[in-house]
Amino acid sequence: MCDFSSLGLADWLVKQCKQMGINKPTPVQEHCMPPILDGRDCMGCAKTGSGKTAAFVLPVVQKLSEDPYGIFCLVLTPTRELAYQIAEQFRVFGKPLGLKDCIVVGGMDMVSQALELSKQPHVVVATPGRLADHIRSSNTFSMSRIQFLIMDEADRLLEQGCTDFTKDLETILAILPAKRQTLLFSATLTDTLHDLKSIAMNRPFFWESKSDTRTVEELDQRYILTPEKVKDAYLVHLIQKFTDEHDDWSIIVFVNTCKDCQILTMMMREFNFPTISLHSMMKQKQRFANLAMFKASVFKLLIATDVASRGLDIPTVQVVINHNTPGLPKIYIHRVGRTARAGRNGVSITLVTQYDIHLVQSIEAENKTKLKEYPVVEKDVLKILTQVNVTRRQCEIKLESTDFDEKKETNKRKQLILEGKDPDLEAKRKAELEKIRSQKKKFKQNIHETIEKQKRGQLKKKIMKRKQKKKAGPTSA
Ligand SMILES: Nc1ncnc2c1ncn2[C@@H]1O[C@H](COP(=O)(O)OP(=O)(O)OP(=O)(O)O)[C@@H](O)[C@H]1O
Repeated sequence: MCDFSSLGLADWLVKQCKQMGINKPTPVQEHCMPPILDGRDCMGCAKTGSGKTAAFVLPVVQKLSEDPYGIFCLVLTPTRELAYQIAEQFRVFGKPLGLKDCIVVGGMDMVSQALELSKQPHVVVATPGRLADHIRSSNTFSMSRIQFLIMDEADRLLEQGCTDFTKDLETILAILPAKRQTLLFSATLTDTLHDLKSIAMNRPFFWESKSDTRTVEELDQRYILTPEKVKDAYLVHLIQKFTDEHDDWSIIVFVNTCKDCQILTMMMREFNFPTISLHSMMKQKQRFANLAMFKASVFKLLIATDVASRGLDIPTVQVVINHNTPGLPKIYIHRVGRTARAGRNGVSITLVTQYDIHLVQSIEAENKTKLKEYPVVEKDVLKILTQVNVTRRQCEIKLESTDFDEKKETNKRKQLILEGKDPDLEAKRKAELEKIRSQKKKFKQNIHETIEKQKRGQLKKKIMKRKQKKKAGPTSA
């Protein structure tokens, strides 16, 4: 049987693992740790909750113990909460070394971060945007000697989603030494493999867990087909059911937008569920505080946007509910991966409207798993439908009376200013683009109509000809 010692891990680290209840390596640890200890670049793709963090933290801590200096390792991650979680793992495993870490994320005081960076911590865990800001604005630290660059949720860091990290990554990569070990991990690496290979150039070792499915077996994946207007009633019904049936429960509900997150949180509180929210429009300190309270089970229900969909490790979560069907299978994998972690059981329930059926089909095809219908007594849902919808409307009105939408607009403007753009000019440019787009659409429509007209004209002509031929009677050949 494989154990940590046989993988090359030092005795003091094996002891450290034991103290954390980690006795036997998971497959991703078993396969990725030896090549990392051997000095190779590594790309590890394994399912959610399979211990990828320790697979890179343990070898780095071991290497650090052999030659300790700062800054030894840089970890990049897409979300601020995940940065704190990873830093904590470094702190725990590296305790006997007196490992010093520094967390560099947006929404927190930049001056104190700069000060910390200047003290040359062993490990820096950062989100790309804030680290790039530090690089552009100060010269109080150097990363020219780092031994390890780690990109956790590497595919997210490279994809050009709503938060595009590519420019910031360029700034960061430019100051890193070419001679380094690069470690890339995610549960969904495969579609960005090509881009990743250009970052991990040192004979990268690639390991992917072999499995028929991309989600864990311990996860019971369900769906409920519902009209849009009944969704919230289903949600309230489901949460009430879990509260009634389990003493100890913990649920994450994923929603599409910050506004929806806010409204659903208000609604769930109206129904007396101990609810807390997490989304990108909240102050960072509040985000951390809310997550801590959810982790400590002070609040049992977390309503969150996709800021919480990757990496967060909260073992008590038994259920994940998708209030909207995720648009991409990848997003689905990470969201439902917040439950059924490290061999535990869990349930995911996706609320599906008639317009989302094709999304479910692509999720099923990509993950090679069929979602089963979650049985619900419809009569019970319909009983609460009016009450739920009235409550929603009241919450919407309440939210409208606050400055939520204004804040959203202000945040957008702030973001543009940070990106070095003029918000008014951008708005003008957007309006012009919109005008051009609609002109193009009109133009296309006109062409389409003209072609259709011509086709109809030709068809008419053909019919006329045929009729004339018929009238003229059969002709001899
Ligand atoms: N060898 C092990 N044995 C038992 N538990 C482990 C082992 N390694 C890690 N764990 C635990 O498993 C849980 C999940 O690990 P981790 O957060 O690293 O998952 P992950 O693969 O990074 O998931 P995700 O893709 O969602 O980020 C953690 O609570 C961690 O402490």
